[in-house]
Amino acid sequence: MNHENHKKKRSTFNNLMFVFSYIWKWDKSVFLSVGFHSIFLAISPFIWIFAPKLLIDELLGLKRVEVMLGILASALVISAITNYSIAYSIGAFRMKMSNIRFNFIDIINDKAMEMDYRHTEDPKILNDIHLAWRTVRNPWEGVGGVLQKVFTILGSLIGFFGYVTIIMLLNPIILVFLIINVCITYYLTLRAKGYERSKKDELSDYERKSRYVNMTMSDFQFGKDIRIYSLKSLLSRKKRTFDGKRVDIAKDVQGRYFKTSLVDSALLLLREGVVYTYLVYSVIFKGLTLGNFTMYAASIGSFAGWMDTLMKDIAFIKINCMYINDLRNFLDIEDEEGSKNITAIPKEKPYEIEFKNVSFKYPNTERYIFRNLNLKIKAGHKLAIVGINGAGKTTLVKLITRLYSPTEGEILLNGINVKDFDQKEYFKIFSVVFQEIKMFAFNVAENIAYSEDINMDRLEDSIRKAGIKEKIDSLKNGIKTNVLKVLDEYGVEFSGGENQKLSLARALYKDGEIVILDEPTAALDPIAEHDIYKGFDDMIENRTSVYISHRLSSTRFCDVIAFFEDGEIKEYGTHTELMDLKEKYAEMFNIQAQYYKEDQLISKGA
Ligand SMILES: Nc1ncnc2c1ncn2[C@@H]1O[C@H](COP(=O)(O)OP(=O)(O)OP(=O)(O)O)[C@@H](O)[C@H]1O
Repeated sequence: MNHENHKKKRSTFNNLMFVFSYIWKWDKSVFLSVGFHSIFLAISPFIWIFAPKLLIDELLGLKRVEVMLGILASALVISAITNYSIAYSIGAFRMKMSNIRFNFIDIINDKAMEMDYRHTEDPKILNDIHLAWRTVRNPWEGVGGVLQKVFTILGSLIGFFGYVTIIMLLNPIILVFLIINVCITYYLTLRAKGYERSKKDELSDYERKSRYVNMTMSDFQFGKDIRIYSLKSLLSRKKRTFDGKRVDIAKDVQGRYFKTSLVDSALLLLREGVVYTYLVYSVIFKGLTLGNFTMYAASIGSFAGWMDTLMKDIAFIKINCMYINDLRNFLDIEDEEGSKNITAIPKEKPYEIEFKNVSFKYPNTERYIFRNLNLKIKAGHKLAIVGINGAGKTTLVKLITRLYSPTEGEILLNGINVKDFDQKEYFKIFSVVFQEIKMFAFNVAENIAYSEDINMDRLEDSIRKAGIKEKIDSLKNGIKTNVLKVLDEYGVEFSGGENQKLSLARALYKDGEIVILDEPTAALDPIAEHDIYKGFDDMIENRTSVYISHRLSSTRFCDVIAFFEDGEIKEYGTHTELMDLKEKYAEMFNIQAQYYKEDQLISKGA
């Protein structure tokens, strides 16, 4: 299913309701802050509209000092209380807002970690994640931005009725003129913001690329290559290109805003000109008092400015609700539909796995990696999968573990289609060592147990069986030693082989019913490899296991070997059977054996 075609566009109201419903669930007091803030925000501008009028009227009339002082003192006190309350409610709101943003971040992270694995390799979805992040990455945009504006708009709306009443008293035509003037500004702002948004996909693409290069530049893992292969200039060039594109887009967008603000200024000039001319005319010819002149001038100035801000705020909400729409589209990314009748994972062990007429191609690609593949891994059997690079060995693992689903055909576990199992339950039955080993910046124990609640006996046992006990014992803090230096300057960097042993320990600790090892010994020295094979039966007991290796000598202890080529099983049988066949497997085996013998001769100095 193409996610792009299923992206929904929702109304601003709908998106606002989405955000509000979450806030209501998480923290109802936010609404209280909004209400509190709105009232004081509505009151505040009127203090300095009425106070000057009253003062001028008194000055031009009875000139009572005590009354004037009273007016001034009241205005100052009310103003101070209002300003403090506004500042206080803004502060309280920001604190609450941080929590709300963190909650939304949790939702995005959960989705990113739980969605189908196939999405994580899809650049379009990666872009969607980036867009979703934009909705929550800072307090002034997306969810935070919308809330803050809604927060201020409510206060402004209450004030609206005050302004309208005052200006109506002066002249309703002036009111209509002001509203039309501001609406034009609003329309232009909306267009400029709309243009900015139309560029967001392009911008987000360059931002993602630039961020990737940026992170690569300072990523310790790439440090060796960057230095030895002089990657600095290539990376810098790439970064400059991506940033250049970002700047071009920003300039283009800014150009639009610049034009808008030019028209804006012209409209402002027109507005002020017309209004002041009318007010002066009213004083001269219609007997408008100076007190009222001041009040109307202040009201109109504030009203126009206020309406201008209000319109811009509404435009802001509209645009940022589109970002919220992006967030929702990301959350709506559909995972594969599970079976309607979820079946419990069978109790009978060990498990048998069967591929029935399985064809597979990766999403958004045309080439089939497998066509009508039939393969049975008998219960308790050790299957070795061998084949040249790109033959589809790792893809087979991804299919068995249900990280991907077959394009056609089915995969059965003890005769049941694996789609019928709950995905999370199904993942639990596997202990897998993947080809590319990832260590986390956690301590050793957490890196093996993947949990903070650790069974120490099982941990010790796994460490011993994986052959990494001596190394861990030699560390000052043992299993509590932090791995990697990203978060701890005294963190330990393990060698490739040690990492491989740690990931074996991980698989052993998980104690999955099906064990899959994708090139588990590629980085091991021959002694470690020998020890691991020797202890292999003990390690995996009678579990069904799949073993992928390029070292054909290491596949001999398996019950059966499948030789893959061009997405097909070309040869299948025991080591002896395949050697007797004298085909590709035997050829590859002999070539490797020959190198090995030559190696031995060289090392013996022959
Ligand atoms: N996520 C992906 N999207 C598209 N094609 C992919 C993806 N992953 C792998 N492929 C392609 O599928 C084919 C099989 O890859 P796979 O990793 O299964 O091979 P392999 O036999 O494990 O290779 P190796 O021995 O090098 O590990 C390759 O041609 C590869 O380019």
